[in-house]
Amino acid sequence: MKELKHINKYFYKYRYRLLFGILITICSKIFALFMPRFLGKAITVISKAYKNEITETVFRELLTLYILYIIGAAIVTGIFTFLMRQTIINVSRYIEYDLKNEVYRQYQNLSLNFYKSNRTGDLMNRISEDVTKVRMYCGPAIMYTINTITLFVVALIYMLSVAPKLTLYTVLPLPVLSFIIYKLSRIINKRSRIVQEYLSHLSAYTQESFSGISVIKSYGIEASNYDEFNTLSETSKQKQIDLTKVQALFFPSMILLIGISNILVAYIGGMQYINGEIEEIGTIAEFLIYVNMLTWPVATVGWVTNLVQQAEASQKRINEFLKQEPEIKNLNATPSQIDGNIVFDNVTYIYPDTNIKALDNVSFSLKKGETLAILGKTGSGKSTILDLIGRLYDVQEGHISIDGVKIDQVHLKSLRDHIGYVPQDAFLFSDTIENNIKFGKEDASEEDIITAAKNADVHKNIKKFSKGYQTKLGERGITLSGGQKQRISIARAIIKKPEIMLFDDCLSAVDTETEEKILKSLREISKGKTTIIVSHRVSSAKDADKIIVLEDGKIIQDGTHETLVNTDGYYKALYLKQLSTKEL
Ligand SMILES: Nc1ncnc2c1ncn2[C@@H]1O[C@H](COP(=O)(O)OP(=O)(O)OP(=O)(O)O)[C@@H](O)[C@H]1O
Repeated sequence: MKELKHINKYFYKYRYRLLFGILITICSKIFALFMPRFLGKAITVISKAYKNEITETVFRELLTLYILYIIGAAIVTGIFTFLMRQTIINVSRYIEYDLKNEVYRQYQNLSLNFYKSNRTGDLMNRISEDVTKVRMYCGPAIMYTINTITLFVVALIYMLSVAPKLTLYTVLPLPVLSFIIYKLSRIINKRSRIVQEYLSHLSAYTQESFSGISVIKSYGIEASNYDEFNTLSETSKQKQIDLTKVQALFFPSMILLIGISNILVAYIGGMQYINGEIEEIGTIAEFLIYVNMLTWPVATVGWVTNLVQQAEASQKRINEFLKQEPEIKNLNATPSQIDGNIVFDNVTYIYPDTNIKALDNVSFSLKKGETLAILGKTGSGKSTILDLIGRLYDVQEGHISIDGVKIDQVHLKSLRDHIGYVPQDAFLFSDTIENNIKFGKEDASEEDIITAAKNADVHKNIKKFSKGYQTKLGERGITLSGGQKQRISIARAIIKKPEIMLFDDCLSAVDTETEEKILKSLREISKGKTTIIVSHRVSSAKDADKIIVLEDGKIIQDGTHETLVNTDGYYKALYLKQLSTKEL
């Protein structure tokens, strides 16, 4: 229960509802016990009337009275049961909601490296399945525990006072039942987990097949793809059947043990009535109902124990994430003014998960309004420079400063608010084009959106869609071409009018003519703004104030277009190669 202590703050938050729920549960169980009592009395009255011990008028009066009591008790119990679920189960839903929000908030705070070292499926599981298991502890487990305790205490006291010996025989099989249910639910849970794992394999496989359907079709591997699906599906079916087998044992075991209890009550109760140990015949009927009433709560002891164990394990997994400190911390509480002067001073960066030295003693400086182009072979560290400016990672050696202040001392939100970043892999959300562009600036006007789209040279394309800016993009913007996605991603970054603009090879999917147009508008927009363009093309770099060329994380060349085309090296070679391609 150590891990579940985390939930106590939520129990405290909803303490009044919870206490009310507990009170209601106790009341509902007390009223539920009236029914068998009056039923027993009704049967005794019938027996007395049969033996002519009471007159017919008294018999009718008493029977009507007991029937009315039974109906009344049933109605009141029904109302209390409804209220009990409305309070306790609702509290568990509130806690589930709060806990999901807490986990999601933590996910948002954790840095990129955290996402690199945890699988998406695992992250999703903790916020959905694990939270659901904890909810079962907060709601059903608590409700059934109170239920069982109340019912047992109230029923047992009464039963012992009426027929102590019969009570002992009646409850004798119940602990056995509880043990069997505990064992069965353990096996059920284990098998359910396996079924769940196979189902996630199956859905991950299906999802990937759908996403890569064009590759599957173009390679003509539909049949083998189907075979693989079939094998997975077959195993999943087998696991499901294994589960159903144990589940099928659940109710028969309960019915068997209830049956044994019923036989004991009928036999021992009957003997005691004949011996005169029990005064009223109705007591036997009453006890038969108690046995049935107590069976389910007793069965739940095993079930609830399992629920608590599972919730504990789930909360442990959740706590592992909640306890993680975000690597990137905001060390300055006051918002900073960002102008856009950037200095890299002997920066070295090694990715902790792969130990790859992505940057090795990189130094450069950029004044507000200047443009830097970064070129270099793939994997040379270009994107890492941009990630470090956005403080997605913190530098390990050397330092970066923004406007003369060390980057980790700059107010984090101010820094990111003033950066317009266009990633290499243009990610668009499943939303309208308008909302995808507005993502960078929630309060953008229609005019702002259109201007940004025009500057990114995508306005004309959007106008061609029948719904224009209201066109919904499918999963990852599937209805758009690679170049269109890149340009919408550019519009999203420039709409913010940020002080620092970072373009990570974001024109790779557009033709050189469009590239030229976009670069022209970017030159206009980026006047007075610090801009870094990562590219594999000389055409994107040639107008920059400064150019650096990276190789294995080191700067191997720097200068301007004019100086670099006149110096033998990577830049000149690339320039000549791209020039000849263009001429061809
Ligand atoms: N998140 C990461 N975790 C571990 N290693 C990484 C990570 N990102 C990049 N790397 C490694 O760091 C090196 C530099 O990567 P980076 O993405 O900065 O190169 P790049 O020059 O931008 O490449 P490209 O032109 O292909 O985009 C590469 O060797 C890459 O494998």
